[in-house]
Amino acid sequence: MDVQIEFRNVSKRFPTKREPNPPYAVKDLNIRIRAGEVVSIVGPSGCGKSTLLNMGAGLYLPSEGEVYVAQQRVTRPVKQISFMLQKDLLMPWRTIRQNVELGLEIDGVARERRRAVALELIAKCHLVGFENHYPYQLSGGMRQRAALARTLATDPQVLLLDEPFSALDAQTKMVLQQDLAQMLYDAKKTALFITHDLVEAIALSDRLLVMSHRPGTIIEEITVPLPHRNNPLERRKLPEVGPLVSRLMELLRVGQDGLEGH
Ligand SMILES: Nc1ncnc2c1ncn2[C@@H]1O[C@H](COP(=O)(O)OP(=O)(O)OP(=O)(O)O)[C@@H](O)[C@H]1O
Repeated sequence: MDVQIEFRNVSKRFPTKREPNPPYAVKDLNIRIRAGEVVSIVGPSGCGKSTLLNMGAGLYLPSEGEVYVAQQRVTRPVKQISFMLQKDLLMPWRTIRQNVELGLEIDGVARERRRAVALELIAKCHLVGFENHYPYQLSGGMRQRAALARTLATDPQVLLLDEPFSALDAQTKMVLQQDLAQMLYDAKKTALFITHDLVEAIALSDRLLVMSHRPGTIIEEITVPLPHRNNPLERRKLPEVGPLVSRLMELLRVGQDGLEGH
Protein backbone atom coordinates (compact mmCIF):
# COMPACT_ATOMS: atom_id res chain seq x y z
CA MET A 1 0.00 0.00 0.00
CA ASP A 2 1.39 3.37 -1.05
CA VAL A 3 0.68 5.43 2.09
CA GLN A 4 0.76 9.15 1.38
CA ILE A 5 -0.37 10.63 4.71
CA GLU A 6 0.21 8.94 8.04
CA PHE A 7 -0.56 9.98 11.62
CA ARG A 8 1.23 7.71 14.10
CA ASN A 9 -0.09 7.87 17.67
CA VAL A 10 -0.59 11.60 17.39
CA SER A 11 -1.89 13.61 20.36
CA LYS A 12 -2.01 17.35 20.80
CA ARG A 13 -2.60 19.73 23.64
CA PHE A 14 -2.00 23.43 23.94
CA PRO A 15 -0.06 24.19 27.12
CA THR A 16 0.15 27.73 28.46
CA LYS A 17 2.16 29.21 31.33
CA ARG A 18 -0.94 29.12 33.54
CA GLU A 19 -1.91 25.63 32.46
CA PRO A 20 1.18 23.59 31.53
CA ASN A 21 -0.74 20.27 31.34
CA PRO A 22 -4.14 21.01 29.82
CA PRO A 23 -6.46 18.23 28.62
CA TYR A 24 -5.71 16.85 25.16
CA ALA A 25 -7.47 18.48 22.20
CA VAL A 26 -6.90 15.33 20.12
CA LYS A 27 -5.66 11.97 21.35
CA ASP A 28 -4.10 8.83 19.82
CA LEU A 29 -4.76 9.59 16.18
CA ASN A 30 -3.71 6.76 13.88
CA ILE A 31 -4.55 7.49 10.27
CA ARG A 32 -3.21 6.08 7.01
CA ILE A 33 -4.30 7.57 3.71
CA ARG A 34 -3.24 5.98 0.42
CA ALA A 35 -1.95 7.96 -2.55
CA GLY A 36 -4.90 9.13 -4.63
CA GLU A 37 -7.42 8.59 -1.84
CA VAL A 38 -9.93 11.25 -0.72
CA VAL A 39 -10.78 10.97 2.96
CA SER A 40 -13.22 13.15 4.89
CA ILE A 41 -13.24 13.82 8.59
CA VAL A 42 -16.52 14.49 10.31
CA GLY A 43 -17.02 15.20 13.99
CA PRO A 44 -18.71 17.50 16.45
CA SER A 45 -17.67 21.12 16.71
CA GLY A 46 -14.48 21.54 18.71
CA CYS A 47 -13.42 17.88 18.47
CA GLY A 48 -10.09 18.85 16.90
CA LYS A 49 -10.60 18.51 13.15
CA SER A 50 -8.74 21.72 12.32
CA THR A 51 -6.03 20.84 14.83
CA LEU A 52 -5.56 17.53 13.01
CA LEU A 53 -5.34 19.24 9.63
CA ASN A 54 -2.95 21.89 10.92
CA MET A 55 -0.63 19.10 12.07
CA GLY A 56 -0.89 17.52 8.61
CA ALA A 57 0.15 20.84 7.10
CA GLY A 58 3.10 21.21 9.49
CA LEU A 59 1.57 24.34 11.04
CA TYR A 60 1.18 22.70 14.47
CA LEU A 61 3.59 20.13 15.87
CA PRO A 62 2.08 17.10 17.64
CA SER A 63 2.65 16.99 21.41
CA GLU A 64 3.17 13.25 20.97
CA GLY A 65 3.51 11.04 17.93
CA GLU A 66 4.49 11.85 14.36
CA VAL A 67 2.95 12.90 11.08
CA TYR A 68 4.40 11.71 7.76
CA VAL A 69 3.64 12.80 4.22
CA ALA A 70 5.21 10.69 1.48
CA GLN A 71 7.27 8.92 4.17
CA GLN A 72 8.84 12.23 5.22
CA ARG A 73 8.21 13.41 8.74
CA VAL A 74 6.29 16.71 8.71
CA THR A 75 7.74 19.29 11.08
CA ARG A 76 7.05 22.47 9.10
CA PRO A 77 5.02 23.48 6.03
CA VAL A 78 6.38 21.74 2.93
CA LYS A 79 5.89 22.20 -0.79
CA GLN A 80 4.05 18.98 -1.58
CA ILE A 81 1.18 19.89 0.76
CA SER A 82 -1.37 22.62 0.00
CA PHE A 83 -3.98 23.97 2.34
CA MET A 84 -7.39 25.44 1.49
CA LEU A 85 -9.67 27.10 4.01
CA GLN A 86 -13.20 28.40 4.31
CA LYS A 87 -11.82 31.94 3.87
CA ASP A 88 -10.36 32.32 0.40
CA LEU A 89 -7.44 34.50 1.63
CA LEU A 90 -7.01 36.01 -1.82
CA MET A 91 -4.85 39.13 -1.83
CA PRO A 92 -7.17 42.05 -2.63
CA TRP A 93 -4.50 44.05 -4.46
CA ARG A 94 -3.66 41.24 -6.87
CA THR A 95 -5.71 40.18 -9.89
CA ILE A 96 -7.10 36.65 -10.03
CA ARG A 97 -4.23 35.54 -12.27
CA GLN A 98 -1.66 37.12 -9.97
CA ASN A 99 -3.29 35.43 -6.98
CA VAL A 100 -3.17 32.04 -8.71
CA GLU A 101 0.50 32.63 -9.57
CA LEU A 102 1.48 33.49 -5.99
CA GLY A 103 2.89 30.10 -4.92
CA LEU A 104 4.81 29.75 -8.19
CA GLU A 105 6.26 33.21 -7.74
CA ILE A 106 7.44 32.27 -4.26
CA ASP A 107 9.02 29.14 -5.78
CA GLY A 108 10.88 31.32 -8.30
CA VAL A 109 9.14 29.91 -11.38
CA ALA A 110 9.78 32.00 -14.53
CA ARG A 111 7.12 34.52 -15.52
CA GLU A 112 6.05 32.82 -18.77
CA ARG A 113 5.65 29.43 -17.11
CA ARG A 114 3.77 30.94 -14.17
CA ARG A 115 1.35 32.63 -16.48
CA ALA A 116 0.76 29.48 -18.53
CA VAL A 117 0.05 27.38 -15.43
CA ALA A 118 -2.25 30.03 -13.96
CA LEU A 119 -4.25 30.45 -17.18
CA GLU A 120 -4.68 26.68 -17.54
CA LEU A 121 -6.01 26.39 -13.99
CA ILE A 122 -8.21 29.45 -14.38
CA ALA A 123 -9.79 27.70 -17.38
CA LYS A 124 -10.21 24.42 -15.46
CA CYS A 125 -11.85 26.34 -12.62
CA HIS A 126 -14.24 28.07 -15.05
CA LEU A 127 -12.94 31.57 -14.49
CA VAL A 128 -12.02 32.48 -18.07
CA GLY A 129 -12.70 36.18 -18.62
CA PHE A 130 -11.94 37.03 -14.97
CA GLU A 131 -8.14 36.73 -15.09
CA ASN A 132 -7.64 40.46 -14.74
CA HIS A 133 -10.43 41.07 -12.23
CA TYR A 134 -9.72 41.73 -8.57
CA PRO A 135 -11.19 39.48 -5.85
CA TYR A 136 -13.79 42.10 -4.79
CA GLN A 137 -15.29 41.91 -8.30
CA LEU A 138 -16.08 38.19 -7.94
CA SER A 139 -18.89 36.31 -6.18
CA GLY A 140 -18.11 34.11 -3.16
CA GLY A 141 -18.23 30.96 -5.31
CA MET A 142 -15.89 32.45 -7.90
CA ARG A 143 -13.47 33.53 -5.21
CA GLN A 144 -13.38 29.97 -3.85
CA ARG A 145 -12.73 28.75 -7.42
CA ALA A 146 -9.80 31.15 -7.60
CA ALA A 147 -8.57 29.89 -4.21
CA LEU A 148 -8.81 26.32 -5.52
CA ALA A 149 -6.81 27.27 -8.63
CA ARG A 150 -4.16 28.86 -6.42
CA THR A 151 -4.06 25.76 -4.19
CA LEU A 152 -3.48 23.54 -7.24
CA ALA A 153 -0.97 25.84 -8.99
CA THR A 154 2.09 24.45 -7.21
CA ASP A 155 0.95 20.93 -8.15
CA PRO A 156 0.93 19.58 -4.57
CA GLN A 157 0.65 15.83 -4.00
CA VAL A 158 -1.58 16.36 -0.99
CA LEU A 159 -4.47 18.74 -0.48
CA LEU A 160 -5.76 19.56 2.99
CA LEU A 161 -9.18 21.17 2.79
CA ASP A 162 -10.73 22.74 5.88
CA GLU A 163 -14.43 23.32 5.16
CA PRO A 164 -13.64 25.08 1.86
CA PHE A 165 -17.27 25.35 0.76
CA SER A 166 -19.09 25.95 4.03
CA ALA A 167 -19.67 29.66 3.40
CA LEU A 168 -21.30 29.06 0.00
CA ASP A 169 -24.98 28.65 -0.87
CA ALA A 170 -26.18 25.09 -1.44
CA GLN A 171 -26.20 25.15 -5.23
CA THR A 172 -22.87 26.91 -5.70
CA LYS A 173 -21.44 24.40 -3.24
CA MET A 174 -22.64 21.41 -5.30
CA VAL A 175 -21.12 22.83 -8.50
CA LEU A 176 -17.78 23.48 -6.79
CA GLN A 177 -17.80 20.01 -5.24
CA GLN A 178 -18.25 18.60 -8.73
CA ASP A 179 -15.27 20.55 -10.09
CA LEU A 180 -13.09 19.68 -7.12
CA ALA A 181 -13.98 15.98 -7.32
CA GLN A 182 -13.14 15.83 -11.02
CA MET A 183 -9.85 17.64 -10.59
CA LEU A 184 -8.79 15.45 -7.66
CA TYR A 185 -9.73 12.34 -9.60
CA ASP A 186 -8.08 13.34 -12.89
CA ALA A 187 -4.85 14.49 -11.23
CA LYS A 188 -4.86 11.51 -8.78
CA LYS A 189 -4.35 13.83 -5.81
CA THR A 190 -4.56 12.71 -2.23
CA ALA A 191 -6.92 14.78 -0.13
CA LEU A 192 -7.97 15.09 3.49
CA PHE A 193 -11.18 17.02 3.77
CA ILE A 194 -12.96 18.47 6.78
CA THR A 195 -16.65 19.14 6.60
CA HIS A 196 -19.74 19.41 8.79
CA ASP A 197 -21.90 18.51 5.81
CA LEU A 198 -22.45 14.74 5.99
CA VAL A 199 -23.76 14.42 2.42
CA GLU A 200 -20.78 16.39 1.14
CA ALA A 201 -18.45 13.98 2.95
CA ILE A 202 -20.19 10.97 1.39
CA ALA A 203 -20.40 12.56 -2.06
CA LEU A 204 -16.69 13.38 -2.27
CA SER A 205 -14.86 10.64 -0.40
CA ASP A 206 -13.47 7.13 -0.64
CA ARG A 207 -13.48 6.89 3.12
CA LEU A 208 -14.90 8.69 6.16
CA LEU A 209 -13.27 9.10 9.54
CA VAL A 210 -15.63 9.91 12.39
CA MET A 211 -14.24 11.77 15.39
CA SER A 212 -15.51 11.84 18.96
CA HIS A 213 -15.99 14.78 21.30
CA ARG A 214 -12.92 16.21 23.02
CA PRO A 215 -10.40 14.74 23.32
CA GLY A 216 -11.00 14.05 19.67
CA THR A 217 -10.09 10.63 18.42
CA ILE A 218 -11.20 8.46 15.50
CA ILE A 219 -14.17 6.37 16.65
CA GLU A 220 -15.17 4.87 13.31
CA GLU A 221 -13.83 4.44 9.82
CA ILE A 222 -16.32 3.91 7.00
CA THR A 223 -15.43 3.00 3.43
CA VAL A 224 -17.91 4.64 1.07
CA PRO A 225 -19.04 1.71 -1.08
CA LEU A 226 -20.39 3.88 -3.91
CA PRO A 227 -19.42 4.63 -7.52
CA HIS A 228 -18.95 8.10 -9.02
CA ARG A 229 -16.25 9.53 -6.81
CA ASN A 230 -15.51 11.85 -9.72
CA ASN A 231 -19.17 12.78 -10.06
CA PRO A 232 -20.67 13.79 -6.71
CA LEU A 233 -23.81 15.17 -8.38
CA GLU A 234 -24.60 11.61 -9.52
CA ARG A 235 -23.46 10.03 -6.27
CA ARG A 236 -25.80 12.25 -4.24
CA LYS A 237 -28.75 10.69 -6.06
CA LEU A 238 -27.92 7.11 -5.08
CA PRO A 239 -30.35 5.46 -2.63
CA GLU A 240 -27.44 4.27 -0.43
CA VAL A 241 -26.62 7.87 0.59
CA GLY A 242 -29.58 8.16 3.01
CA PRO A 243 -28.64 5.11 5.13
CA LEU A 244 -25.01 6.29 5.25
CA VAL A 245 -26.14 9.72 6.51
CA SER A 246 -28.27 7.98 9.18
CA ARG A 247 -25.28 5.94 10.30
CA LEU A 248 -23.11 9.05 10.61
CA MET A 249 -25.88 10.86 12.51
CA GLU A 250 -26.06 7.98 14.96
CA LEU A 251 -22.29 7.91 15.43
CA LEU A 252 -22.23 11.67 15.93
CA ARG A 253 -25.29 11.46 18.18
CA VAL A 254 -26.95 14.25 16.19
CA GLY A 255 -30.08 15.26 18.09
CA GLN A 256 -29.34 12.91 21.00
CA ASP A 257 -27.21 15.18 23.20
CA GLY A 258 -29.23 18.36 22.96
CA LEU A 259 -27.41 21.16 21.18
CA GLU A 260 -24.13 20.93 23.06
CA GLY A 261 -21.22 20.37 20.75
CA HIS A 262 -23.21 20.82 17.54
N1 LIG B 1 -3.85 27.46 18.71
C1 LIG B 1 -4.60 26.98 19.69
N2 LIG B 1 -4.36 27.31 20.97
C2 LIG B 1 -5.09 26.81 21.98
N3 LIG B 1 -6.13 25.94 21.81
C3 LIG B 1 -6.42 25.57 20.56
C4 LIG B 1 -5.68 26.07 19.43
N4 LIG B 1 -6.20 25.50 18.30
C5 LIG B 1 -7.22 24.72 18.71
N5 LIG B 1 -7.33 24.75 20.07
C6 LIG B 1 -8.31 24.00 20.86
O1 LIG B 1 -8.38 22.68 20.39
C7 LIG B 1 -9.73 22.22 20.42
C8 LIG B 1 -10.12 21.73 19.04
O2 LIG B 1 -10.26 22.85 18.16
P1 LIG B 1 -10.41 22.69 16.59
O3 LIG B 1 -10.54 24.06 16.01
O4 LIG B 1 -9.31 21.84 16.08
O5 LIG B 1 -11.80 21.91 16.49
P2 LIG B 1 -12.73 21.67 15.24
O6 LIG B 1 -13.23 20.28 15.34
O7 LIG B 1 -12.03 22.04 13.98
O8 LIG B 1 -13.92 22.70 15.52
P3 LIG B 1 -15.03 23.28 14.53
O9 LIG B 1 -15.73 22.10 13.95
O10 LIG B 1 -15.91 24.10 15.43
O11 LIG B 1 -14.31 24.09 13.51
C9 LIG B 1 -10.59 23.37 20.90
O12 LIG B 1 -10.86 23.19 22.27
C10 LIG B 1 -9.71 24.58 20.69
O13 LIG B 1 -9.97 25.59 21.63
